[in-house]
Amino acid sequence: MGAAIEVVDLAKSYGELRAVDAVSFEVAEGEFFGILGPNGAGKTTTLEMIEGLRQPDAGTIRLLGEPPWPRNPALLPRIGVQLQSSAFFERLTAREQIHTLASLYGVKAATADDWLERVGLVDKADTRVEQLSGGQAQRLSIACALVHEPEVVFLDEPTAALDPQARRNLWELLSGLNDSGRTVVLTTHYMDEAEVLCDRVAIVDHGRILQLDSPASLVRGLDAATRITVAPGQLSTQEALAISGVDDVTEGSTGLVLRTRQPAVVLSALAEQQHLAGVQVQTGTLEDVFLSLTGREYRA
Ligand SMILES: Nc1ncnc2c1ncn2[C@@H]1O[C@H](COP(=O)(O)OP(=O)(O)OP(=O)(O)O)[C@@H](O)[C@H]1O
Repeated sequence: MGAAIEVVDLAKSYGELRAVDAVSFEVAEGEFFGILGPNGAGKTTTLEMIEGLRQPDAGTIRLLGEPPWPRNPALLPRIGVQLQSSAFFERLTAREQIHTLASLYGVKAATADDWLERVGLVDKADTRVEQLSGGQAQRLSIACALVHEPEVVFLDEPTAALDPQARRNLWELLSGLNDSGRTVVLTTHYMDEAEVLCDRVAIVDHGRILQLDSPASLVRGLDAATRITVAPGQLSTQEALAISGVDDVTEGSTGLVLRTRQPAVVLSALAEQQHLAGVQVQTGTLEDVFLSLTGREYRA
């Protein structure tokens, strides 16, 4: 498969601030690609340059084989950009909003209605966009970005400001977006979101890519310890430390936390000692990767 997006040595400064600094990566056709980083890492600036909305200071970008800047009208029908909900046309209903976009792209009204259904907004079709909840507005904005069946879709923090349940509901919708071979590029603050949705993730901080790989490889490459939590009252700290393979032991809120790089060995010892009931096993996460790359805790 070819590359849907190729970015080489991309740079953008705002005055003295290097918002994006020597960034290079490729996104394959059909890939679900994540750009993950804390506030101000340069995610939006990178995305806007790829979309052709912002001029880079330096570097080259190819989007579906073409340069997106200067503004490239040939690319517009082939890409979908999720609008922030504040960019909706005012005082339209959800249905009017998506029908308006559909007609701009020459898409049939019935297709627009299908999209309302796919994002679960049929019963809100007659609600004005201002009166949608945060999650409903996000789903409408995603449907609007997809109504013309673009080959590449860009989502800038699609679950920002949603409560955990609404985020999870939206993940279900997002996870099927590239089933038909569509390329998806998403920026996010959330480690768990990148982990669940993305084939590969670029971890960015201060305008630079720190690491780029699949979530599983990032975690594996880190050699992070596995945390095994044993229910309270089962084991003393001394007994836990005596188990072969245990690196250290701390008291957590839900029990004794055993850190190990040999989880199988420790788990079989716990099984032998009849301490397996209620045990929780937690492997490394992207949070651990960020911590090891930057030396600081991840804070969105
Ligand atoms: N138009 C602008 N003028 C000046 N500085 C800007 C401008 N846009 C962004 N910046 C600065 O550039 C840096 C990168 O911003 P950017 O919005 O790309 O980051 P981000 O990773 O998307 O952050 P967030 O998650 O908060 O949206 C930030 O320090 C930001 O304050």
